[in-house]
Amino acid sequence: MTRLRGLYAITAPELTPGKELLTACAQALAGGARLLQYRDKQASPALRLARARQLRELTHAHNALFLINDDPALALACQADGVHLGQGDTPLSEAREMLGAEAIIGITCHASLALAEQAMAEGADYVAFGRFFHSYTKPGAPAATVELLQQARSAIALPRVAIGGVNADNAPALINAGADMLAVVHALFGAQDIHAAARQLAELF
Ligand SMILES: Cc1ncc(COP(=O)(O)OP(=O)(O)O)c(N)n1
Ligand SMILES: Cc1nc(C(=O)O)sc1CCOP(=O)(O)O
Ligand SMILES: [Mg+2]
Repeated sequence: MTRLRGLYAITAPELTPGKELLTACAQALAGGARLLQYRDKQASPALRLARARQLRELTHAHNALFLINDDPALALACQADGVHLGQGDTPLSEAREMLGAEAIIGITCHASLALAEQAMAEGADYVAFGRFFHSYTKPGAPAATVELLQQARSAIALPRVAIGGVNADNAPALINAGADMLAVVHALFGAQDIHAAARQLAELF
């Protein structure tokens, strides 16, 4: 089974304050999330490092991949499997230099096949398209269409992530259109029962 497939849980510390973050992530992983991204725009560097180290241990225990959002130095410090970079973040070449050939580096490509082709040429491990639906977490993210995902299936020979407003109702259309991974924040960490929400999404793969 390829490593880059399945439910990709992205943390939202504002939805799971304090110690709840670890519990919430454990529930998402137990429910079947295969990747976890630590995304935290608010905590101090020291707290981010402490949380990242705890999540690294947790993902090991669940045999899941662990990525850090935005910050290759943090990924290196906590021995994450890789990093997710946006178009305004550290350049891919610099992150690769820091993390090495084995690291997983994912790149945000919004709704652009040209950005995805560029990411592929520069050695990305996966590309992310979005936002497909209304997103509580990032309402202003540029919009993408399911048709774009269908085009990417033939044009982009890398695993493809779909992100933005993904939930159990709209997820099947994204998988049918060629999404290898579904990246989810609110429909997972905002759910009453995180374990059940993860299981419902993970079972779609
Ligand atoms: C899997 C995945 N896809 C896209 C993003 C968005 O990254 P970016 O554009 O850098 O935006 P921020 O997450 O930094 O707000 C992501 N984090 N993960
Ligand atoms: C972090 C992020 N990036 C997006 C993009 O389109 O690039 S959408 C998004 C938020 C995803 O959260 P939710 O599942 O709650 O919509
Ligand atoms: Mg970013």
